[in-house]
Amino acid sequence: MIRRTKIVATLGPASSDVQVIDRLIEAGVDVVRLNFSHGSPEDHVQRAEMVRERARAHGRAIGVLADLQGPKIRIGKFADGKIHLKEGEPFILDIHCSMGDQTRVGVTYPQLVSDVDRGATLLLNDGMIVLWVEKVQGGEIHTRVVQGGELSNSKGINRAGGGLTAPTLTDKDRADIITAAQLEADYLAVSFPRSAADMDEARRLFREAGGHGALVAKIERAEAVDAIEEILAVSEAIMVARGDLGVEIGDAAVPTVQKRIIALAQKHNRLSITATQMMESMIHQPIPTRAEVSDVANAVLDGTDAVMLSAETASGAYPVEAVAAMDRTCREVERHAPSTNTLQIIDRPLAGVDETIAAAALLATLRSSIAAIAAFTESGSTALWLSRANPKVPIYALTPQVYTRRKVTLYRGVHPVNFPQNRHDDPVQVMRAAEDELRRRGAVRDGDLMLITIGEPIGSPGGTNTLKLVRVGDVTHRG
Ligand SMILES: Nc1ncnc2c1ncn2[C@@H]1O[C@H](COP(=O)(O)OP(=O)(O)O)[C@@H](O)[C@H]1O
Ligand SMILES: C=C(OP(=O)(O)O)C(=O)O
Ligand SMILES: [K+]
Ligand SMILES: [Mg+2]
Repeated sequence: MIRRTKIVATLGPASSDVQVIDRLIEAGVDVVRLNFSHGSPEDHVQRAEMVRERARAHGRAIGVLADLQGPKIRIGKFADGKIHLKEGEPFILDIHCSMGDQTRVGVTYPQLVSDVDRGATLLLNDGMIVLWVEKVQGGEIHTRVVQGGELSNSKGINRAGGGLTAPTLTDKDRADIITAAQLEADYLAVSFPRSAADMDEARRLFREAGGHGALVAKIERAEAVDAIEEILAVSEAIMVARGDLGVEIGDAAVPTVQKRIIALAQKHNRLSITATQMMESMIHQPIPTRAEVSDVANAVLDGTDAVMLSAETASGAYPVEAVAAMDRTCREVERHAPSTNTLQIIDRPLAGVDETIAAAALLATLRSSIAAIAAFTESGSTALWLSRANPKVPIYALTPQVYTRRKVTLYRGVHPVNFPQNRHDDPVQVMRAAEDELRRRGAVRDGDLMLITIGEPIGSPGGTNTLKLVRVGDVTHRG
C-alpha cells in the first residue's frame, strides 16, 4: 500500500550531493526543507535546483519548503566546528567574538546582553545545554554550565520561560523571502509568528517578491498556541515546531498541544507538519529507538499530514536510513489504524460543491471497496478537500500544473500525477485516459472500482462538480 503520511527531510551538509539526494528520493522523501538558519542563500538555491533536477529524473514531484530563521538568537561558529562543555565550567557569550573556542562564542543578537541578567537560565540547542548567567559585563554574558554536552556551530539560544523581544520578521528574513521566491519555494515557513498579522506580513512580502508558494505558520511560542485559530485562518499549513515550543511551554506540555493543533488544522481544512527530534538518535545511530518509532506512529495517529526530519537528514550520519525508518513506521501504522476524523466531514454542514463531492467520495470508499480516487485539479483545491476527508484509499491528483503537483506533495494521502488536459477535451475521453494512467501506474487493475472527480469546464480551477464510479477495464461506460 502506498504511504499516506508525507515525509519532509531537511537538507544540509549530509544531504547535498547527488548520490544522497537520489537515495533520499528513492527512500520516499516528499518535501525537502531548506533551513535558512544555516548555510548561504546560494547553497539553498543550488539544493533546490538539484532536488528538482533529480526529482524529474525519477519522474517524481518533490516539494520545496523554505524555512525562515526568524528572530531566533543563535550562537556563532567555533574554530573547530564544535566544543564539549562540562558541568560547572565557566562559558562566555561574547557579542564581539568572531570565532569561538572552549571559553567563549559569539551571538547573533547583540541586544541579548540587555535582555538577560544574573540568575537567568539560557537553554541552547533546544534545551540540550543549560547555562546559568552569573553576570553581564559590557558585551559579555558570563555563565556557568549547568548541563553540558556537545555544542556545535549556530545552535539556538532560548531564555527559559520565553520572552523574545525581537519582531517576527528580521532583516535577514526579508532578504531570505526574496531568495525563497526566486527559488520558487512551494512552501514558506515563518518562524515564531505570534499572530495572524505576522503571517499576513510574510505573505505580502513573499507575493511582492513573486513567490507563489503556500504559507506555513510554525507554532513554536506560547502566544501562537493561544492565537492558533486566527493563525490557522490566514495560513495554508501549520508546523508543530516542537524544538522551540518545548523550550517555551515545557516539554511535558508538547504532546497534548500537538494533538490539539493537528485536530484544529484538520477541522479548518489546513495542513499540518509534525517536526523536530522525531528520529533524533539516528543522527548517530542507524536504527531509531522504540520511543522514536512510537513518536512517529503517534503523529500519524494524530492525523498529521507530514512528519519531518531535521538534523537526522541535514547533518546526521544516516540520512537515508532515517527516511526509511519513517517510511516503514508510517506504512505499518496506516495499515492498522482507523482512518481518523473520517466522519467529521460528513457530519458537519457542507460549505461548497467541491466539499460535498469530497464527502460523497469518502462515503463511497466506506461503502464499497474502491481501489483509488483520481481527482482532476488545477489549483489543488479538490485534492485538498479529498485529503481532509481522509479516506483510506489513495488520491491521485491529476493536473497539468507543475506548481500544483509540487504543492500536493504535502497533502496526506494525495499523490501528484502529471496529466495534460484542456477545456476543449471531451470529458469521457479525459476520464478514460485517467483510468489508463492509473492502470499504467499499477494503482488500479481491471475489475477494480475507482472514483473520478472532475469539473466542467475541464481545466478551470474550483469547478469540481462530478463524481463518477468506474469499474476499471469495463468497456460499456466508455461511450
Ligand atoms: N543547511 C544547513 N547547513 C548546515 N547545517 C545544517 C543545515 N541545516 C541543518 N543543519 C544542522 O542540523 C541541525 C538541526 O537542523 P534544524 O532542526 O533544521 O536546525 P536548528 O534546530 O538549528 O534550527 C542544525 O542545528 C545544524 O547543525
Ligand atoms: C522546526 C523548528 O524550528 P527550527 O528548527 O528552525 O528551530 C523547531 O523549533 O522545532
Ligand atoms: K528555521
Ligand atoms: Mg524553531
